[in-house]
Amino acid sequence: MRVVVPFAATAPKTRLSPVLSPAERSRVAEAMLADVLTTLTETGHEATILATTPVDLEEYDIDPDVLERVSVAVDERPLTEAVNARLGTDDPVAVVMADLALATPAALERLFETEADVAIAPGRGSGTNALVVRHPEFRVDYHGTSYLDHRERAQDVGASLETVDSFRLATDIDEPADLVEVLVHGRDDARAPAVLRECGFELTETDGRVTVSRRESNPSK
Ligand SMILES: Nc1nc2c(ncn2[C@@H]2O[C@H](COP(=O)(O)OP(=O)(O)OP(=O)(O)O)[C@@H](O)[C@H]2O)c(=O)[nH]1
Ligand SMILES: C[C@H](OP(=O)(O)O)C(=O)O
Repeated sequence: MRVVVPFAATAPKTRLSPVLSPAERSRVAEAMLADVLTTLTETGHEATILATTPVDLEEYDIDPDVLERVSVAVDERPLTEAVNARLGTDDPVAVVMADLALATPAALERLFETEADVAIAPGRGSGTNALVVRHPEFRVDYHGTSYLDHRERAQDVGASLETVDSFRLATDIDEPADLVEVLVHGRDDARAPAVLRECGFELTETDGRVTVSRRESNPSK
């Protein structure tokens, strides 16, 4: 199965700007991308990064064995148009977002092993964090309530639909509160938790609630 990983290479993760500088946001986004690519490789699939601008993967901290199984396609169009340009073939296509920092091979395999024409791993709040398209007429429409919109679109084109209920695939890293999930549930050998710790983030408990806090001095800022 072809796996496409959309990646906003320029000014990524703007919703993290309250807690991260532009350079740090790029570092975190690149670390999450590296983690997703490593995880995908562990499932035995090759991945194509669908990037907004050319990316030099040699500069990212990616294992050479993983790099061998990854290619880059540049498409400057907005997300929905860029992804739709990869659909419409008879071959199944999976689209896995680059900010799924908690993804594991088992979670992705569960999505890839579905048989429905369209299988969706929704995000919290009705995003579409990962999906598999096996129907030539199905097209995506990202942002907003894209999970609900994609269900409707599947019905419109007569495609069967399966929803994959997965905590690890439902957790995309968009907002400062999501950083808790990376520190708590990130895989031991993952890059993203390490980068956050290098930036000075740590788990804190306030009134019984777990959040992240940042140490005052952080040389990378
Ligand atoms: N190819 C491509 N990928 C995109 C684009 N916008 C977002 N992405 C990727 O799509 C996935 C989901 O992105 P979002 O969380 O909606 O957006 P983001 O740019 O990462 O973050 P925000 O700036 O905070 O919205 C991530 O893997 C992004 O890197 C785009 O215009 N083109
Ligand atoms: C791409 C978009 O991601 P979000 O903005 O919900 O993170 C979506 O899932 O439709």
